[in-house]
Amino acid sequence: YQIKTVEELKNARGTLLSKEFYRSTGHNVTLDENEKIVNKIMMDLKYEEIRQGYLHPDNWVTSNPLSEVLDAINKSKLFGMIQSMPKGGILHAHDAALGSTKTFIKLTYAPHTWICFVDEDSVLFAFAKDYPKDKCSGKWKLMETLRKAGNFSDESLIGKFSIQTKTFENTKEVWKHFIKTFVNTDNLMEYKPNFEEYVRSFLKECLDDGVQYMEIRSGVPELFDIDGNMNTKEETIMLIQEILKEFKSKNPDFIDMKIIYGKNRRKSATKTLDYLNETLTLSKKFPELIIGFDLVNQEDEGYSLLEHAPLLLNQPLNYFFHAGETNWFGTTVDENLIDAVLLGTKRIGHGYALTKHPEIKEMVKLNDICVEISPISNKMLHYVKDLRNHPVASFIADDVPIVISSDDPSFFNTAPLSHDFYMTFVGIASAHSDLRFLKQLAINSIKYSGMSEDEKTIAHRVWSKKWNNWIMKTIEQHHKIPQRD
Ligand SMILES: O=c1[nH]cnc2c1ncn2[C@@H]1O[C@H](CO)[C@@H](O)[C@H]1O
Ligand SMILES: [Zn+2]
Repeated sequence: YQIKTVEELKNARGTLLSKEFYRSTGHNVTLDENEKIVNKIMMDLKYEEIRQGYLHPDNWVTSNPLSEVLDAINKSKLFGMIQSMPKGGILHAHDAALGSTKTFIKLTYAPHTWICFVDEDSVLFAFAKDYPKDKCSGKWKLMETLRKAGNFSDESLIGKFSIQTKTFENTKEVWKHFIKTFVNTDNLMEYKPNFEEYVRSFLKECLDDGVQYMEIRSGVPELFDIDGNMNTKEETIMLIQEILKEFKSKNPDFIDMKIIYGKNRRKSATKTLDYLNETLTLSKKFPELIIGFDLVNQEDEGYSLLEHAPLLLNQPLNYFFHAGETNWFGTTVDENLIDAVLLGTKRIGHGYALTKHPEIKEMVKLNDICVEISPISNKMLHYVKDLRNHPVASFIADDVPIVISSDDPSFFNTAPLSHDFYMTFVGIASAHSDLRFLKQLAINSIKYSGMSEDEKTIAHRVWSKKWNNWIMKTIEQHHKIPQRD
């Protein structure tokens, strides 16, 4: 057909825009009258932030290094609203990178903590009543002594416990440093009294950030005590169960936490088979807690799913594979996406490369496989520079099932979930995407979780209640502040 008048053009574009909206994430959600009020408040703030960004692109939140915009974000009213919003659950985060830097620093105050400064980037921790054994050629220092002498500042640990203080050239380089952060904090966390405090702290930090449910990737560490006695993975799990039970009874709005057993993808077939067997044993023993298996660590450098396929096929396990966290289109790494789907993965971790595989993208939609998007992680690990170019924009436009998650918030100096939500809402999704979109994200985090159908029903109820409270509180607070007419 041929358009001849401006009116015809406007009609046609209106139809197309509306069609596009009805293809995008959030189109199924209807807002009630109260939600519409909150939506208006939010959208006014969102448009103003985008307008300011358009006028002053040098300051725009998606384009600058995160560390340069975090302060401004933390002061944003819209960010505050998103932080208090009940966002459902985090479906993709690694236990070792979930507690805040502050929490990690607090752990170094435990009595009998020793530190070894290995080099500029690396530290080791040990716990002993007397001088610790080996590993530091006689250079162990007691934290308490260092602090008393006044020549130690907690700030000096920030660079060891996160990647926020340095800049890197490329993905390979940042990963090298990123992995060191895990090594630096490993021992600190696996000391049993610290582990307990760590888990309690991150649960609280998550709930405070509007997160009511979590599924964490974890290798389930074997913990040690002050005398160097090691416990078993079973004992660690029982400890986690105990902490969870207590936390849930104190916080009835917290739903639950589950574990996806995640192990290093760089290990040989023999080792990987051990991991699979461990998952089988643990998930049989603790079916409510251990819900599946994943391979973690830098995808570009590890074994591909195809290489480990002989082991991965025909296992009575649920998979939640990291796949497509790469920019190398057409390599076996990139093609992990194909194998993940063919191996029956329940969800895809990152799926960053999915736009390049339309056949797989169709299978993902058809089979309702959820893609776990961690925008800030992708930026911090140098897969994308400006988050406006993040591929999830096209998934949102086409309603590919997604959840927003945070991957390693501790090491990026971000909140458990709010910064990722904020970036997605203001910087990646369409300027038109509104509260319907955000509400759908929260709903998705329950819908695509590893909970049973019964658990999901309860979870939805607990989240809904908090959501409705938030709506009412937001309206109330807004009316307390005098408005211009
Ligand atoms: O984005 C990611 N992709 C793959 N692996 C990751 C990512 N973030 C953290 N880990 C890996 O998870 C392990 C701890 O559970 C760490 O070894 C870390 O390298
Ligand atoms: Zn991850």
